[in-house]
Amino acid sequence: MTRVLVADPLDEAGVERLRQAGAEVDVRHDPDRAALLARIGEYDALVVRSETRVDAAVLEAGKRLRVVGRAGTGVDNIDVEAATRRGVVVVNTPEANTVAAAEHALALMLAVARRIPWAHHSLASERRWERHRFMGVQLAGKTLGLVGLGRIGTEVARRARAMGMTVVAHDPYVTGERAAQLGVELMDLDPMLERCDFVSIHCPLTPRTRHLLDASRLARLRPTAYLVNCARGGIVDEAALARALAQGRLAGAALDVYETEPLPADSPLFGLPNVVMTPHLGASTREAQASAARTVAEEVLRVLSGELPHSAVNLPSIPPERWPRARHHVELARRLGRAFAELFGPEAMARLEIVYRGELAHAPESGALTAAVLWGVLTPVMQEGVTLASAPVLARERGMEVVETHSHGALKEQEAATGALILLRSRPRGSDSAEVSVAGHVGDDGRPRLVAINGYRIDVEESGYLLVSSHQDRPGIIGKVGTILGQHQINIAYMQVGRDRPGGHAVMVVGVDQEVPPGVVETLRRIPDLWDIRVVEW
Ligand SMILES: NC(=O)C1=CN([C@@H]2O[C@H](COP(=O)(O)OP(=O)(O)OC[C@H]3O[C@@H](n4cnc5c(N)ncnc54)[C@H](O)[C@@H]3O)[C@@H](O)[C@H]2O)C=CC1
Ligand SMILES: O=C(O)C(=O)COP(=O)(O)O
Repeated sequence: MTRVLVADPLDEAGVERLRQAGAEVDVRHDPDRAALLARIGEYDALVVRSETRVDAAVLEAGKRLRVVGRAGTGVDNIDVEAATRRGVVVVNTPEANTVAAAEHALALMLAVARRIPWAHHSLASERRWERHRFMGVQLAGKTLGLVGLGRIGTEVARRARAMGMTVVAHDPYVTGERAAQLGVELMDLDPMLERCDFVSIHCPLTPRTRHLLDASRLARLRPTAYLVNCARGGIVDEAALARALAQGRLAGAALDVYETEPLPADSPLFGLPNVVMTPHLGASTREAQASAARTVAEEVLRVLSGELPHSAVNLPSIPPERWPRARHHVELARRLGRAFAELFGPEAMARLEIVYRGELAHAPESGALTAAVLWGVLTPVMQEGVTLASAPVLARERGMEVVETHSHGALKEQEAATGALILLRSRPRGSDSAEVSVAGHVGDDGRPRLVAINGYRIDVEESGYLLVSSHQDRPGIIGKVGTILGQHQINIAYMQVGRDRPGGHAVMVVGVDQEVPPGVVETLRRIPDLWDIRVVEW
């Protein structure tokens, strides 16, 4: 049975969904790392939020792990590179808490600008009526600078503009055109810091953004400016920020995230008069948590059942509008890769050409399809441990040369006539023999079909085991194959033959109802004029 460990608090909706799909789910929010390392080996999937650190050691101990699900956006607590190397797919739910985080950033901005936490404390806890003490500043008419104009930055920009703010942003990966559509002016970081009344951070924490706001950048902020950080603690140098605030070089800061979480008791941020702090609550709305939990459950289930997840961090991406059809193409690519390896063996893999045709000739998801081909190709070779995520890395490590061709033509006449969408071909190493190939197509019903082997036209759509032979086209061979299979109680479901000319070279595909034992394959191989026979799974 599939086992899932939920290591951080997850909305019940997600746990329910996993159980409903038949998974055994253990919910153990236990900060003890040793306990996690000791038990992770029993699980196929791990679900976390931002608290559990999924580093190389956890991934190494998770021998059965196939997927890590992050119920939320930031994956800085997961060693994605180590996961990829081990073939573990990492999925997240980047859209589930966008609005929650944007609303929290604005709540923080208003709280610090209108001094709400201090006024509340004075009145509610100290019973004072101090109207004169809590003079604030207005947001309308002020300039807000966003560091990062992605999903959350965009939602903050829309709301801030609705409140009458001028919004500028620094984001090296966003076009001026996109920013202009949002009514946002793009700027370099340093001049933006010098210009703004409010600065709000909305980029991910990566090695490149760590301490992006260091002491020298913080020094560029105006003494009347406010800094909001609802992204990640490490993006701001916290010690430098505490000094700037203590020395009055900044009007105030509002923070939801910290360099070390939970925030240590001796943090220099405690006790400062002009800081608003919340304990990483950006995603903590009922709506965002229910959505993140449900979405992560679906994603984890997709990976476990061999389907393509919609939001994988370490897989080539597929545009959302193409998902419905792309699933079938990914399955076709995987099956073709596996059939190719089973038919032609490792000699054919050194240099593999993948031809995308028809509706796939210019498909934006060819990266994912190539990964799926390699996943299939490596499965019979490596047995365990190869997944969609690890296949491209493993192929590179094995020295495979993979060439993608995007073309409407470039096929033999017979192959082109099959309407093949993906064709894999190679000239086996060390032989001067002919090129080998397999080609496939996806029917209107979404089922992958094997439509050609070595240029011979066939049409296999039923999943199961196939015996594929090449032999001389002469009477008696097909009959002998049928007799031998019958003697071993192996039922033939269907049979197809393709040939270049009468009496020439023929390819036969026999669909069988069960796996064919190696001994039976050996017996078949001894039939005169049968040159080769292989078992292929479709
Ligand atoms: N406080 C909380 O509870 C939450 C925090 N977050 C944090 O917010 C971050 C952003 O989330 P989304 O907007 O959904 O991500 P996103 O990926 O949609 O947007 C991030 C943007 O940052 C930009 N960026 C990258 N490097 C940059 C740099 N050096 N300078 C400026 N911009 C840069 C990217 O180009 C991208 O447009 C997450 O990575 C996460 O760490 C997310 C959700 C909740
Ligand atoms: O989604 C994110 O990046 C967040 O920071 C939210 O974190 P959480 O799921 O609340 O631990």
